Amino acid sequence: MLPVSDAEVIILNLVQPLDDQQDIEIVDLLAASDRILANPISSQLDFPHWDNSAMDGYAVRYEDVQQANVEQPAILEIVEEIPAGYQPKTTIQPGQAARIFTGAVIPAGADTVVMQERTRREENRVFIQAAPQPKEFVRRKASYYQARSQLLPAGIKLKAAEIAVLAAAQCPQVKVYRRPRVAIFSTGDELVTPDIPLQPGQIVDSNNYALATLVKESGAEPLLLGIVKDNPDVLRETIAYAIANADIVLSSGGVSVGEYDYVDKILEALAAKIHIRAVEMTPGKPLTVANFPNQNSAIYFGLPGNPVSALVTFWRFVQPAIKKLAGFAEGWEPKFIKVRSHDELRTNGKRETYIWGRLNLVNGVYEFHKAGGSYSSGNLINLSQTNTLAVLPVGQTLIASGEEVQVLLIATV
Ligand SMILES: Nc1nc2c(c(=O)[nH]1)N[C@H]1C(S)=C(S)[C@@H](COP(=O)(O)OP(=O)(O)OC[C@H]3O[C@@H](n4cnc5c(N)ncnc54)[C@H](O)[C@@H]3O)O[C@H]1N2
Ligand code: MOO
Ligand SMILES: [Mg+2]
Repeated sequence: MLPVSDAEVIILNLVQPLDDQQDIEIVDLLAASDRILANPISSQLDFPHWDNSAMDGYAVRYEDVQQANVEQPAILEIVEEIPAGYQPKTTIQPGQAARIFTGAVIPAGADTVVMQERTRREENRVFIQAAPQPKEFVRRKASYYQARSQLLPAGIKLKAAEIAVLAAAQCPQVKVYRRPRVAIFSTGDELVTPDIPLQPGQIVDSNNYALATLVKESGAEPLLLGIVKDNPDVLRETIAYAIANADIVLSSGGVSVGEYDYVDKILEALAAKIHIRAVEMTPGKPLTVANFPNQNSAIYFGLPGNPVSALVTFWRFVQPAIKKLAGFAEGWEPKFIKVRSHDELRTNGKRETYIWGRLNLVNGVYEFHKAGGSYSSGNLINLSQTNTLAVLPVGQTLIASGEEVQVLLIATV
């Protein structure tokens, strides 16, 4: 069976990232949070735009104040007051200072700011009572960023800091990648929507709801195609529609070996190239991954129907694929971290095992706590309130309580 890491490589190689010319949208900066920047940004402005003061105090010539102390203060004449937003008019001459405020322009002639707590004021004279460092409290022009160099690279997610940088660089609108479109449907004669009273043998289709939520959380746009009966004709029509209208298609169910598991057969009939049929992991062994070389670049994920298996395979494989497709320049691979396991973790070691639970902060250290209740890929109940998957590699059967374990974060802790 295919190792998980090989499956990851195959999947990420199938992904063709969105095009930075065609697959873009222009959005207002305030609507750009969590979008992915499509072109690099530079600015004609230096940051800071001019030398300015980091403190409320006095702009001075360093050489005038370098010997100053409480007993022998340097006494300077105040020739101008410079609030923020004001262009100074005078050049500071020897023996002179300007009253200045945080963010205000340093006047010509001055090179240092003395914070006001180290001074005493008498009318238009200031007594400098301590020698500053040369150039102290001056935020130098272009010391943060030099005009016309790169300010932000393409392929990054816009969060608060980046949006602030774009605002400061006077970009009220930005070019971002369009959201990837992800078609989602569930297969199974037993499935009904949550509003329908259940007949014997029926269950509610929960996978569509979970997957739609995950797709939105991943920054993509879900195209919801509902429940499809285990009927090859309807399934074929749905799959054909989905691959023509989405970048990624997610179905759940119908990928195992049962008589009603039609997905792989229909994909073959639609001239798909099936790259993966099963992965050496649990939950999530029956996973179909295909593309359509004669048609377009859509990637088909036939996720297993069991609710936990569908979500674990999404987190492990689909989420990185969405990230790569969405235009991220790097960092789409899932990030594993090592933490201490509070609980003993056991498995048979035959496949890479994903155990769901929570990272809890205990005395400032994150600890993995296994979810309570029954561990079954059919049990979606104890998946709620989890945020982490502990990963035991093939061959490892035990992690003792207190030992280190690799985990994959699946939600913000
Ligand atoms: N003989 C074998 N049987 C099975 C194998 C195997 O290797 N040999 N693998 C098992 C594993 S592991 C999994 S996982 C499942 C995968 O099955 P399918 O992808 O074919 O999914 P279904 O058979 O359609 O359904 C499985 C299970 O999940 C429930 N389900 C399906 N869709 C939904 C939905 N949208 N919302 C909620 N629950 C859903 C369904 O009712 C079944 O209980 O195959 C094993 N069998
Ligand atoms: O792989 Mo299945 O997903 O173990 O239940
Ligand atoms: Mg089945």
